Amino acid sequence: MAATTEPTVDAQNAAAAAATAAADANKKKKSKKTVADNSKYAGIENVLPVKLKWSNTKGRHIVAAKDIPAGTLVTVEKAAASIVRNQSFVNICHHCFKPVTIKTQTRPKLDAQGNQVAGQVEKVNVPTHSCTTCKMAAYCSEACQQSHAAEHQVQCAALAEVNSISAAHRVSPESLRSVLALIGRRSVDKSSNRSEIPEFTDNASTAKPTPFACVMDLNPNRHYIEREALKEIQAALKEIIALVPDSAKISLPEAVELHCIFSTNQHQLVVNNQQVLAVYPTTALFFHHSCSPNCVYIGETNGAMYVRTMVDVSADTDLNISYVEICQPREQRRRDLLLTRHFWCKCRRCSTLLSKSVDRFMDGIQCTSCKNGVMIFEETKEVQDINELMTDISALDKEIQGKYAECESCPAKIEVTKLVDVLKAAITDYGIAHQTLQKGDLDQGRYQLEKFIKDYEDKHILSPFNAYLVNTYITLMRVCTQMGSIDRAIRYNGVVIQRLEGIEGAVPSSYPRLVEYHMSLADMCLKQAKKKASNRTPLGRSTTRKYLNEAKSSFEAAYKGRSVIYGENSPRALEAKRLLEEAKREYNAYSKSFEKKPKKQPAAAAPAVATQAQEQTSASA
Ligand SMILES: C[S@@+](CC[C@H](N)C(=O)[O-])C[C@H]1O[C@@H](n2cnc3c(N)ncnc32)[C@H](O)[C@@H]1O
Repeated sequence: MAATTEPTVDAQNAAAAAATAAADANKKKKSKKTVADNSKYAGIENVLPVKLKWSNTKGRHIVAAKDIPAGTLVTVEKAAASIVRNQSFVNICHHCFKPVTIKTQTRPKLDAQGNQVAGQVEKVNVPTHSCTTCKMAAYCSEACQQSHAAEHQVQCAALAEVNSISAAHRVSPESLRSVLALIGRRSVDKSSNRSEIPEFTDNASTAKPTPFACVMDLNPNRHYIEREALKEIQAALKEIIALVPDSAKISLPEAVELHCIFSTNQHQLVVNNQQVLAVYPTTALFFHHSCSPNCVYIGETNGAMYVRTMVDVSADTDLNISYVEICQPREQRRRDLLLTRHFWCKCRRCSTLLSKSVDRFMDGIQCTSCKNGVMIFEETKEVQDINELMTDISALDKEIQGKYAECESCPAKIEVTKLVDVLKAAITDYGIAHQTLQKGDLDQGRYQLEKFIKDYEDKHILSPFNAYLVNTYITLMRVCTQMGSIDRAIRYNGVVIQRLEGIEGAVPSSYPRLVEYHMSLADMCLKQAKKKASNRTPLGRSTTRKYLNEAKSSFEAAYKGRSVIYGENSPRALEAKRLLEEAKREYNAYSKSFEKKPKKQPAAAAPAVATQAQEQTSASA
């Protein structure tokens, strides 16, 4: 008989007890997260109407300290580190983000491989002030270059090689520059013995960069990088740090950590119409993401960031911002967040049943039976293991196999895979139209976009609020403006606003994109009304009046929205206010020009004159 390896009852009990104890310990470990110490950041509570909090479920977060109205400033922060994006690289100062001046230089002509072509020269535009060693950092002035010298000095040699290192390892140059920017901040903070405690202010012009020490409080979310990609990142960073002077040198694991921290916590800002990426530790630590945010962040001209409430907020309510574009379907937002921020969104909007959420319209496909309701498929899978999803995002697609979607207003059902086919066909057609536009064929592109509307909206296939349809109108509005078809552009702009405002709760009235659509509509209407004012036919009259009315109400909406987002006395709000006044004046002047001139009432002594005049007329007759 073979020797038995069966455990005794005692051993079994002991093993079971050990397993239970381990599970309990594990549970305790999971439920007892270390309480984060917010004291380093507590100074913000003295300057702005906010309170910093920590909870087991949310971690660090920030709430309103009292009831605050829309447009209240809740954070001002200057980035710990920032980089100018590739497309804006030579346009703005790498220190203060002001536009740089450009000079034309003559240099030996280079062929496609970068070799000099004998005897030939070419003219190139270069910034007036730039680092002559690395030829990478551009500045607006000598003074700015000097102010940036300590930070730049530790980056210079590596910056010169960033593009070649990036190409050799297929790692984005922006991510390598971001690590260098953080090394620069660390080095300057260290050499100046700077306090690790951030100083808070309510004014961007007095804000100081958040200390490097706060960057290290951020979550690097390291798990998101695939093994192969990580190897390339490590190889690239090894070459980068080899070029950093000893005084600022960091280890390879530290460099990888900084790479992950920047990438998963960065904010993209538009500063002086150019693109900047930056890390704002206080904002990144405390403001959670929501797909229905109550706050909005904007870049100031010096690269500081303001966060303001977009709606009225009551005391103790969480303050949140959106890390992604909110005018897109739930699935798309969640995927974007997964890929860029490395978490699965559990905000209130994403956690609400689709049938009860505004999201049902955003990727809505209409019911072919009743042509009224949209088809609903409730996703039941809760993503627990983010690592699993990161390594296999197709798990989301497998979820729909064999499932049915139901119409919200009639008993019709359809396989979800069939709905996906409809959506895929729409996405293909949408993509074709956009490719045509990218090739520069505006006429054909416009034709294809208008056909998209006929095929998918007029035939009741997509919900009118479907994000692809709304985006089609947005593109049409831009194409028509470019082609000079302003009346059409106005019509499409109006549809965009009506769609975005049409789904209650999807987009706040002060959402920056919506506010700017009001501004562009008002602007076009005012200009077009001025052009058409000379046409005094009944049709010309009613069009001019309609445009002037539209200009007034849209400038009003833009002024309100810009006051909330940028502040009441900001140049952008004041620009909208000035144009609103102009539209009102134009409207009044135009209306007045149609007022019937009162017939001259004969004065008391006039009858004799009138009679005289009449007599004269009849005499001459
Ligand atoms: C604002 S920090 C949160 C603070 C951090 N947990 C702490 O205590 O230090 C950002 C992180 O919170 C989580 N988070 C923020 N918004 C979220 C959302 N809507 N759904 C799920 N997780 C979210 C993500 O893990 C994200 O990386």
